[in-house]
Amino acid sequence: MFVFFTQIVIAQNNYNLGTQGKQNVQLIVNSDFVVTMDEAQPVIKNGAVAIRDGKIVAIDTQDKIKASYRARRTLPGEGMVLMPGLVNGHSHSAMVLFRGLADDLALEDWLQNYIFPAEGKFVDENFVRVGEQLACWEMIRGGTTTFVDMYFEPEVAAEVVDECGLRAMIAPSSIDFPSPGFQGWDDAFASSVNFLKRWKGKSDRIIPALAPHAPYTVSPEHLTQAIRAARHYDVPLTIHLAETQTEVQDVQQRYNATPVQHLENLGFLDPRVFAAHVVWPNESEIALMAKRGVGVIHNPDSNLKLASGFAPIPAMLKAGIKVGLGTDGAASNNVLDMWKAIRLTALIHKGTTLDPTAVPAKTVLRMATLGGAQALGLADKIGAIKTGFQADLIQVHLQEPHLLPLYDVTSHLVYAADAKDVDTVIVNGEVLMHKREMLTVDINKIRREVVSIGEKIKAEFRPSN
Ligand SMILES: CSC[C@H]1O[C@@H](n2cnc3c(O)ncnc32)[C@H](O)[C@@H]1O
Ligand SMILES: [Zn+2]
Repeated sequence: MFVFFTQIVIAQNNYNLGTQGKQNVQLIVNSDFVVTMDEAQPVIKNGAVAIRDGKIVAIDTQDKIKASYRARRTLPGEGMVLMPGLVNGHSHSAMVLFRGLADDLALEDWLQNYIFPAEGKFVDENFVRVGEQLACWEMIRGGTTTFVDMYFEPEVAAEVVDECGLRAMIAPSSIDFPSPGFQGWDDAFASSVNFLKRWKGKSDRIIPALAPHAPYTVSPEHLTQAIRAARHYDVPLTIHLAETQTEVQDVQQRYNATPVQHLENLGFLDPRVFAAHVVWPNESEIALMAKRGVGVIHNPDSNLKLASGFAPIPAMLKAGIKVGLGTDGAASNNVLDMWKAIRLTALIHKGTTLDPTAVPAKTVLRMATLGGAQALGLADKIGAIKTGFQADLIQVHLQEPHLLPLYDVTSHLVYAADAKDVDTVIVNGEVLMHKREMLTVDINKIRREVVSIGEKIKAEFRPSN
């Protein structure tokens, strides 16, 4: 039996060995710099990554990779930095179709008087299909390789994500009042549970999760039902939390507790939970989230635009909370551009604390990659360039004037680069964009369909324009 097993292993290794003793791999990606997010070897100059079966099999200098591996395809890397793909930890992807529909409003006014009515009127399968396609196009362009999608019509969203090749945590939304396709909590939640039963363990690119909307729109009984289901099915759960001062006052009045404490009182907080925003936690709530292992996704663009405030990110990081970055939906941002979130994160906390060392560049880049992966519970697979991790990688081109000269790669990635500098995007070892050419989405078709839906929304929702 042992001999038989050994023969199989030797046969497999021989299969991977090409001529000259080199191992066959699917792809080698070279770059002037490889920024790994791995403490053991943070940045490799003239580095390369070898990929087989969608996973990283080796990271080393280009010379060493070339000496040991033979690839079906090799991507050159002159003038490039290779890094893990960006993890957008909070979005409502199909809301790209509401981009610019309602600006310069506070969250409550924006949601109650504009967004919820617009969703009631326009969100259906076709809306989500076209919106999701547009969002995936935009995210690939900007180097996002994994995103959390907290929205409606999750089957349609999953189909689109599957087609375009991205990785997504799809978290169908459940709320206590009528929402697109549902009369209230019971049918929305039942449908969310059905979605995760269908998708759990089915694909390594589509990860199902639960998403009760927020403590001010979901009753304590329903929040308890949601966390119990998340534990039962062993899936992540995401929620909007402590986003505005109005929410804090509202939850305090209704439940005699601040939002994070309210969830603690319900036995809700644990490491599978990650919360979006968390702009207004008090000191003891920060300690509580750290103790319970709750992740936080910081959405600086949306928090500024909706005048929600500045999340106390330096204090959260100091407490040891897993913090990632997100864009939120494009109706409150108005772009799904992680580079803008990176830059804002690196700037605003210095301004609010009057401390230039608050949230340094390296910390921000980590938040946009490995930190996000940790918050989502995926840090054993994505977020870093490490052997055995999924090959979710981006090449950023460092030759444009705003990136010259070059002293420090991390500095440029955080303070100077933007979405247009992303040259190549790879997910699971598959190339989705190369030299900025989109390879998995039909951009002309999407553009036509978006314009057509936009005309309809404009005519019905903003007829005076
Ligand atoms: C349950 S998630 C889907 C639901 O959330 C709405 N939404 C979008 N952005 C925000 C935000 O910043 N805070 C609260 N709710 C938000 C979205 O429009 C969907 O109705
Ligand atoms: Zn949101």
